[in-house]
Amino acid sequence: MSKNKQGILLVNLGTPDEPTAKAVSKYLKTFLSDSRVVDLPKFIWQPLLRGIILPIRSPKVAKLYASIWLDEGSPLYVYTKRQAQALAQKMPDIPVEFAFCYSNPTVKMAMDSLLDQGVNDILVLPLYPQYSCSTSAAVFDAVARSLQKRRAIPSLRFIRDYATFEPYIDALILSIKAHEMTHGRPEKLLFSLHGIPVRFAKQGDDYPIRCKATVDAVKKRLEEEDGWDPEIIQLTFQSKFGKEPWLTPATDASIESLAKNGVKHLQVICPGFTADCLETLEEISIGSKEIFEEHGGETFSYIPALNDSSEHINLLLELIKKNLSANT
Ligand SMILES: C=CC1=C(C)c2cc3[nH]c(cc4nc(cc5[nH]c(cc1n2)c(C)c5CCC(=O)O)C(CCC(=O)O)=C4C)c(C)c3C=C
Ligand SMILES: [Fe+2]
Ligand SMILES: [Fe+2]
Repeated sequence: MSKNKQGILLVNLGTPDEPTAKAVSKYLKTFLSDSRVVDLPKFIWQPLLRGIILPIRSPKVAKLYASIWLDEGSPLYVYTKRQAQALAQKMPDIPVEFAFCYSNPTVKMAMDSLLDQGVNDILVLPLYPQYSCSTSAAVFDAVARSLQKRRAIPSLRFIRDYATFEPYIDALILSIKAHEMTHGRPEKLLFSLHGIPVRFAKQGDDYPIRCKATVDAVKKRLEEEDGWDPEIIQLTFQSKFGKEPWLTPATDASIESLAKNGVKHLQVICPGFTADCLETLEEISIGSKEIFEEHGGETFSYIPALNDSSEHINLLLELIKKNLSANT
């Protein structure tokens, strides 16, 4: 038996290579062809996806990406790369690679690179604090696929979820408090998490339970430690896609109703996103602000994702250490 050599694989969703309709179409095609994400029968879904959805959606979404694009690339790519680099610096003896389920670098590319470096024991960390079949399980599938042609596969460990991991809750609380120092305490603070179809939850995806667990843990601590009124904090779900019912309450409808009911100062945090991306920078920071102001709200701010902050890197390090040492 060869000596144990550990490696880390960080995986996030994916993002287009460029903010162009062509690149967005390529990325969305890969993403929305995964049956973990859209589980309609292929013969119905593929013609709809290729014939209608991609041609209509790609140019629109490309413009939105262009509005948030950074010099170094898509925000999701930039922050995920920085997270991997920062972790590698903290753990010089352990190879760290990052990958995306639906774009470059792919899980297969990152896996090949780890194996080329002699790694035979891999800790997979999907960058989703709350488990969902549409995200974490899709990472699991991609990892399995990446090893399909190998005669020898490495030992594998998989972090399913870290919704209530204490250092994660600590980091969220720190970011809320730091924001409060400059923006004040809001009348309402929405915890906006990405939605999923209600059907997925009914079929056993515990994602809504894990989202509530994160929100409850933060709420309890803010109440106990800083005297926050727990009524200030509300859980909502964003980014509905498609016609069937998704988790409610919806972020956009909740914001409209809060503004109409006289709430003047609103803040939104998106704790399910480990890096800022289209769904936070465009949909929330720009879109939600517009909805709030349109309906009478006055002061809106978005609390940034943990991104490559030292608090985030330290919490990921704690999570990795806990999972590495538990099994060696
Ligand atoms: C953080 C957790 C996420 C869950 C759960 C999730 C489920 C889910 N998403 C879609 C459809 C789309 N999501 C899109 C973008 C997107 N989604 C997540 C994360 C989760 N998705 C991220 C991090 C991103 C941003 C990527 C970026 O490049 O910035 C998109 C593409 C953008 C758009 O066209 O609006 C779609 C589509 C479904 C159907 C789903 C669960 C079934
Ligand atoms: Fe999504
Ligand atoms: Fe969206």
